[in-house]
Amino acid sequence: MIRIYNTLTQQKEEFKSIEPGKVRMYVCGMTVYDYCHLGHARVLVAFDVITRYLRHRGYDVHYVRNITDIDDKILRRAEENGERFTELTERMIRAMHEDEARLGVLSPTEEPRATGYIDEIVAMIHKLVASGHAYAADNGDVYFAVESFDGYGKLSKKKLEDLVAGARVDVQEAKRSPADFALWKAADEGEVSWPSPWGDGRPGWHIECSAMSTCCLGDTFDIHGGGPDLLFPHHENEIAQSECATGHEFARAWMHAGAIRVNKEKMSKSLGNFFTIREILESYPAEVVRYFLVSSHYRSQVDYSEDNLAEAGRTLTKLYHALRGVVPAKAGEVAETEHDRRFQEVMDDDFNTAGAIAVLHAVANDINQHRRDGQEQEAKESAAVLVRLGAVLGLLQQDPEAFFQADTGGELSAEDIEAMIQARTDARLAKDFAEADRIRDELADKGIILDDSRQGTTWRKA
Ligand SMILES: Nc1ncnc2c1ncn2[C@@H]1O[C@H](COP(=O)(O)OP(=O)(O)OP(=O)(O)O)[C@@H](O)[C@H]1O
Ligand SMILES: [Zn+2]
Repeated sequence: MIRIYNTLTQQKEEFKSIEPGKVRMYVCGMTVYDYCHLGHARVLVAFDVITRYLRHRGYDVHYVRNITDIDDKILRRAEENGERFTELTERMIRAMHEDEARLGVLSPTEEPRATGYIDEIVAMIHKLVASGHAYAADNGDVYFAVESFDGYGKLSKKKLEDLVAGARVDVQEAKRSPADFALWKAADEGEVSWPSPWGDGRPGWHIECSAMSTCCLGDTFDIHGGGPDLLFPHHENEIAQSECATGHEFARAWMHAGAIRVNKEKMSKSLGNFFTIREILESYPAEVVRYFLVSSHYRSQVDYSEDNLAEAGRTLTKLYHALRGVVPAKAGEVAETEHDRRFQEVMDDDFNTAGAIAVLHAVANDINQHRRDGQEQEAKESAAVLVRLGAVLGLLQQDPEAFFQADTGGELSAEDIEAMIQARTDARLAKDFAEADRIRDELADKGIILDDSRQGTTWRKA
């Protein structure tokens, strides 16, 4: 039985999919005007692991993650760059897909883009206006009337009175109540826009997600997820729009990932304290970054620091060390173990990946013990368990040698290193031990460590 912490009820609940064996999940994706940073990677990787685990538990998962490809920030940035907004968004979408692929994030089942759903968005707004939940202002904006929905605040536990009292009234806006929010924004002359019954304009951000999720997954679906700061107002507004438009419950379970922080502050573009995924991947192997993200529970806050990433590198290295030089037994030949059961137990408990990583280390310890005891077959079987559990987290799927030799960013290529090792082997055969040691030291100076064994010499980064 899988239990999921539901932000809506503020407790862990037994997960029962609406349709047996099927999970329909929607996650709010990126607004594509810049490169993704590590905070974005957190959300991408968290829901990737959740999808992988649900599939591992036999569910057919329909995972939808949208792309917000029209928005004021996008238009402003495109204008600054002197390019069409679609050029900017296409480039950023490509970059995001590259980053994701490097981090081992599987593609969602569907990736709808807001600009591809304008008709559906307009239709939903039309329904809301017709049923009195929204109104068109004289300036061509359309607003959602927050007071028309009794359930407003149920996700964020905010009280409507407080929101109304607290909201600042902007004289520019034609809202009836300060807590109302825009569904459609009238465009000025010459701005990017689409036609609508209320005049040319653009959709608001919240309605995009309501329209796309409902179109792809139906009125009611199993899981709605997103980053930490989307709970309010974005998700609260999505619930209001969707439940008023369809008359049905929107999402059953709401899941929110925790923030990546830098010096105790949320990593964000506006604070300027962010590191893009591609920047980080210049210094760290992608699997180390993924391991860093997966080794904390998805709801916890994670502090980004060089030390913490280096530590992730060291602990992942331990797992690969256990696998090194062992050919795993064929998966089908290895029965379920106590480790498999423990892994499932912790992952069933709200996707506790920190606990799951601890299980991987326990399996690695077994491999090491079997090797010390000369139990080759047992070592191979444990290695198979480690690789198959790793796969569920999207880890440990590389050949260990490839992991140890991952691009160092240093001056030596793998070919150079292999050539130097060959020269050292030749020197040793010729009993020129001084030369052999010199080559070894030269490699060590460049951060390459050699390991000699009966099978020959292998190398790894220091
Ligand atoms: N530091 C972070 N940790 C975890 N998730 C994050 C972090 N920053 C952003 N996200 C998530 O990434 C998605 C996109 O966020 P957004 O584009 O607003 O990024 P941002 O850097 O916070 O930008 P801004 O500072 O302009 O708000 C959202 O789901 C958001 O919750
Ligand atoms: Zn959304």
